[in-house]
Amino acid sequence: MSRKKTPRSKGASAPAASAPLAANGSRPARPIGPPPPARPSLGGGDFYDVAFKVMLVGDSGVGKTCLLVRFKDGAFLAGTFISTVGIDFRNKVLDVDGVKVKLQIWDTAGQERFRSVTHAYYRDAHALLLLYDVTNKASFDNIQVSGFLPGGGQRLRILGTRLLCSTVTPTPQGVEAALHEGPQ
Ligand SMILES: Nc1nc2c(ncn2[C@@H]2O[C@H](COP(=O)(O)OP(=O)(O)OP(=O)(O)O)[C@@H](O)[C@H]2O)c(=O)[nH]1
Repeated sequence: MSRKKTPRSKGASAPAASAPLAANGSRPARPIGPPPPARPSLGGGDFYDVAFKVMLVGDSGVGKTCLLVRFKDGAFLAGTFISTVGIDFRNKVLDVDGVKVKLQIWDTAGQERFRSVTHAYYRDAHALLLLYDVTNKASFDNIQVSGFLPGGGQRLRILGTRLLCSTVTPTPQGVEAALHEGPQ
């Protein structure tokens, strides 16, 4: 298990009140125009303008670690399945319309015995990606959307993995219906 400190002053949510006071005591007006030059993080050496914390959640074996490694490094972890112990994260900086967006993506262990540990990390997340394996109905049934809404206002997205292993390709409408009725 590893946890590193997020440099709060680098994030999008840095409060305006932290801006330095001018000589007359007033706060400087917010500059208008293109975003300021990217700022370095204290930890990872990445440069970014805004930062978001994203959690990958789902049953053990649905493919959370594979999705993260694929997104971060472009590689697929085939072969031996090594279950995540506790929680870990990786950073990736994307260029979105000229703005450097840093995603801090947390890979949680899907095994039940780590549930209490991983839940503690949800609170300050901006988004939760709830993964299920389209070839494993139980992994869908185990998604507990209501359990992730403690009033934190996080974005929730449900993602199906192993689409190429399925004989049925889920459609957005199908997923919507399944959310109410459960997958067929
Ligand atoms: N065919 C196929 N196999 C996949 C896919 N995604 C993951 N796998 C395999 O499924 C197994 C589990 O993947 P992981 O990414 O480690 O699963 P996880 O959700 O992180 O599991 P925990 O760490 O226990 O929570 C590995 O053997 C992967 O190679 C996929 O999209 N297609």
